[in-house]
Amino acid sequence: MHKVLTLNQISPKGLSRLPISDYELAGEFSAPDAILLRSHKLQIEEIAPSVKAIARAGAGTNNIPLALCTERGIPVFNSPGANANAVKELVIAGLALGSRGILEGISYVNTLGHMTDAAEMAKLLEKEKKQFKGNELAGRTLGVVGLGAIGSMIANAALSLGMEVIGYDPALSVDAAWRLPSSVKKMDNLNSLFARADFITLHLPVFESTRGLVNTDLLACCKPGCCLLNFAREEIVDVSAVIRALDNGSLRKFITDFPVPALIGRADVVLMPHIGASTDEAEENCAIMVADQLNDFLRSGNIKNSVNFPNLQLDPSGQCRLAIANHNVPKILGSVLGLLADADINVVDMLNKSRDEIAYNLIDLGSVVDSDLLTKLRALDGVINVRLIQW
Ligand SMILES: NC(=O)c1ccc[n+]([C@@H]2O[C@H](COP(=O)([O-])OP(=O)(O)OC[C@H]3O[C@@H](n4cnc5c(N)ncnc54)[C@H](O)[C@@H]3O)[C@@H](O)[C@H]2O)c1
Ligand SMILES: O=C(O)[C@H](O)COP(=O)(O)O
Repeated sequence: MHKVLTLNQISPKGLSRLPISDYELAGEFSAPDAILLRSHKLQIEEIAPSVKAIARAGAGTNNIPLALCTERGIPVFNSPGANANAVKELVIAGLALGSRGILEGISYVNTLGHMTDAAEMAKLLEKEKKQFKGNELAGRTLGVVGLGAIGSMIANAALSLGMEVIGYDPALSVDAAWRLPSSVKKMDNLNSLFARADFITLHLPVFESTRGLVNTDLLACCKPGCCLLNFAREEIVDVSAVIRALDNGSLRKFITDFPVPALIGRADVVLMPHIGASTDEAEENCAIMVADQLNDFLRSGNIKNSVNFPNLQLDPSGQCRLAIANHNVPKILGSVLGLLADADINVVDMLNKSRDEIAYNLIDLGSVVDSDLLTKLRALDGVINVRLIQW
């Protein structure tokens, strides 16, 4: 029975992929096998020594102490692309809010609750609606920063709205490049993107290198009247710099899914409560994807969509499997195989892959491993953890 600690509201459709015959799910466990979460900011002390995997139902994993997980040989999974459509749709709504007097018009209409005569109200609205005139998106330039799952969907949607699309992504994957229409113009640097775009939308992860990326210097490059949208992460934008840019007119509007107190009450800011991925569909997609990945890992050691471990899949064979995480240095695999050979255990199949400082091995064996041998394997220099999976 695997114990899974759930630290956020996870879609029941995803949880149902972890059958009650094999899984216990709860919001509290002293020694869970895995943690399943969304945006909960996971503290180091919440990761018990028993934890073998952490699954994030969503895209961003900046709420998880990744370096520590890697050090402890814990793979962290996410659900790439599973909520991208939800974010795309909200960004399109954000573009409309940034170009038309929608919110201002709605607020105005809501001040007219004292009126009783419909004809009189209609006359007043026809007179006042000029205050809420906006501009069309067609013909405007959208700058997309980060052209991954979300950015590429937004680029496509914006093109179909008649916008020009320019993009910047210094780490674009081959798959992401294939998804991008050729009419998206690739910019060599952020400064040129900021200088050309009427709307700029951010869709990159927060890393040390992207923290505060949108700062005073970059905002100084903005085309006057530009509208900035941040549906990526709070930390990517220096909010004080944004407030100065709004005050001096280099930015016309800031639309964000990450409110902070200093932004509240401004007419030139639209704040949403981190609802980019809050649709039934996105929540289900994310939960199903990570639950399946977690189930596969706990049952067979296979890894798919990990952000810190190599991906690898091996069909089960033999009597049992060893799943071994070790430091990515020479001779460790040799020592493991040496111990198995000394114990006269035949390797039926195996797969070894590495990613940065981590190496991970699936080794299928012709006979069962006893606890003495497991202890010896775990004690090998450079081995981080060893899991025995019985078929
Ligand atoms: N508001 C929400 O609810 C919500 C929902 C989903 C994702 N997000 C955020 O959006 C981010 C992107 O999500 P995704 O699914 O598109 O991820 P993704 O991994 O598919 O795409 C991210 C892209 O950013 C690029 N990138 C990395 N560093 C960059 C840099 N310095 N400049 C420009 N591009 C850079 C990568 O190469 C990649 O193509 C997530 O990491 C998460 O923080 C927010
Ligand atoms: O990175 C993500 O996937 C989003 O920020 C969604 O976060 P949530 O699952 O807490 O809505």
